[in-house]
Amino acid sequence: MAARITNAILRKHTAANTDTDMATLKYLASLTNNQEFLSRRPRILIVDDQVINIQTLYQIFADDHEVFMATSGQKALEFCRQTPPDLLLLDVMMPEMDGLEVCTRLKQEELTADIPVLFVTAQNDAGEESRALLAGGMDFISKPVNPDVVRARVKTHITLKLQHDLLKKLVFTDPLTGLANRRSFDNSYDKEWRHCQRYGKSLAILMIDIDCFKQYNDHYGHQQGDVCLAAVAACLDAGFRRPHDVVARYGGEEFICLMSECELGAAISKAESLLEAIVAQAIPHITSKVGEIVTLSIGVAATVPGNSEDRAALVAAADEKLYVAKQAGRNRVAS
Ligand SMILES: Nc1nc2c(ncn2[C@@H]2O[C@H](COP(=O)(O)OP(=O)(O)OP(=O)(O)O)[C@@H](O)[C@H]2O)c(=O)[nH]1
Repeated sequence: MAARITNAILRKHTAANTDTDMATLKYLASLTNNQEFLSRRPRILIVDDQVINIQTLYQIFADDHEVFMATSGQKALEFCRQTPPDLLLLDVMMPEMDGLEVCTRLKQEELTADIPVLFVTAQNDAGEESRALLAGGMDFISKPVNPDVVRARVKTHITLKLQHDLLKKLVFTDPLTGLANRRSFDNSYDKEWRHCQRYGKSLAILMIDIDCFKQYNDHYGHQQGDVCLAAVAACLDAGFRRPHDVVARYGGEEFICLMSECELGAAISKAESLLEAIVAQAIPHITSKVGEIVTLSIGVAATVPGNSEDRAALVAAADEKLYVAKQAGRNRVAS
């Protein structure tokens, strides 16, 4: 009886919270135009060496979640690195690599650190619970599982995870263009600088500015100016494929690209291909001093990172080269 009452209260409480949380999430998702969130079901990975335990949890979640399974810690790690789920239900006791080890490793890797881990265990001692939480687990669920309890806890943690993902996206994305914003660029720059410094590789920066954009706004209006900025951003973004390259909106009509492990020559070639790609778009700009279409000027600089003061100097060098490109008549690359 007590269990039934508890479960009824739990269901009601969860439903109320979830309605509010979902409304907030949908609002955030629409702000970030996050179609992926609006259209998909939450993804759960169940990790247990006993198939019967996986089946029990699968039946609880299969209706409204995408459920994946792994029968060992190693397989779970591989899955999470390839396609990070929204939540992990992780058995503690497994041969070879136990759940605590899996969780510790997930938390050490940037790609998987944010995945919430809920431990599911037959052990019921406080020592194990605290070890699980210290390893980075969010919650601790006892076997045999109570379907209502596990459903409620999973819902709460998935909601928090999705909120976290959406807020992160809002904080690091430029809303007009959908590109990385300056904050995001600064983080990536820091990371790639240290990476290239460690391995003695060259790092290149492209500073990009739309030519005569004041005249564009004056002639076509600010709103059309925004459309133009978004089109230029999409074209620049399409020019980069390597996972560690970053294209960001740096300021008003200025963009910055970070090319990790890239020599000056390759960065210049990339800049030239970006100029051509924008020209190929043939976005009308009849008041431009350059021609009757939108064009770019690009400053390029590269260095093998040394001490950390050089970090600002590399961006400044690309900016100076941008000025040279403007002075030389625009629609060109300077290095
Ligand atoms: N529509 C729109 N315009 C912006 C935005 N941010 C900055 N701008 C405009 O970009 C223009 C930049 O003008 P300037 O710095 O004079 O440069 P420019 O006209 O491109 O001239 P050059 O760089 O010398 O070719 C200004 O008119 C800004 O108002 C934005 O978010 N939307």
